[in-house]
Amino acid sequence: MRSITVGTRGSALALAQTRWVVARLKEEWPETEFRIQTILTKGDRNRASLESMAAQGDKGFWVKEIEDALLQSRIDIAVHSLKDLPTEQPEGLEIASIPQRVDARDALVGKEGMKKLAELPQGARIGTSSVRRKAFLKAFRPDFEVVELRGNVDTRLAALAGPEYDAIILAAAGLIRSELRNRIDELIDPTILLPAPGQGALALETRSDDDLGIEVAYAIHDLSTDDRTTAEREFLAGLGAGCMAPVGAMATLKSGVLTLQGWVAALDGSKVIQGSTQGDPAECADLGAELAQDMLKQGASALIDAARG
Ligand SMILES: NCc1[nH]cc(CCC(=O)O)c1CC(=O)O
Repeated sequence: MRSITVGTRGSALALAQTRWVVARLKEEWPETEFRIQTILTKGDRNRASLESMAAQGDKGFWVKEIEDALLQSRIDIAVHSLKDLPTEQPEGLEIASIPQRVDARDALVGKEGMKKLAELPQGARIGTSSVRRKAFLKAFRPDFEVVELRGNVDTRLAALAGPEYDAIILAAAGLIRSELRNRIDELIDPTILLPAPGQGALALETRSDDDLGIEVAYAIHDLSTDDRTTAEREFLAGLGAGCMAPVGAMATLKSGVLTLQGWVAALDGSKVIQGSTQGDPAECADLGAELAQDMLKQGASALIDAARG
């Protein structure tokens, strides 16, 4: 067996999730040698310009350099957070495998006495830089003050020690994968804050013509996670939106029925359009696309265009 090079961003979270992937791959392919290679992306290099890049429709700032490395065969499998991956794959690459999702929900980490979202005092200051979290938080409690908070998981947790924030919100999966589960004060109910499409799931990307790489990656594919996140991401794609839009989506799978929730909000939370649909998980892509069409008819495009600025 040839050796397989697994590429990832170099943040602590990206490395933690890649080590998890490699450990899982190693269980399935004990004879194969796996190496981890870290790659600097535009998003790592210049976090400050993230917003302007998003405004210009540049969707791939966490993945472009990693995909270049794949195309040039410097790496064989790329590990991404699925929610950072644009909904269209570049020519020559494919998502070979979606491993089991950890937890899709957002998590609250608060100061003493600030441990539950619904019980935060009037005017509480909440740290996040996500337009989705901001919009849904303002819709839930217009009195909240949402304060800009950027950086990787460690930076954000450290910022909570300062005076600017009463509580911060992060993806639960990021904390869990970084072995910081004990920092989670509340897993926020998706009826309050609907997660981002694909949140909590990973994607293993390969070259489309690399049969061996695809086979290796596919060994840790999880069909249920694939169906749920496909519905969520087709919803996002159907809206013509990317990961920087005020859009939430979460699918669940129970007794063979897939239920998809989708929300689109005004940036200031003054309006939230909510929808849901149910059906056969085999139709997951169509369910997502249909819900998007439904919600566009209800005015979702005006909200998405407004958020684009
Ligand atoms: N946009 C950054 C990002 N991309 C993936 C995760 C968390 C892990 C995941 O959702 O799988 C995070 C951090 C966060 O949202 O708190």
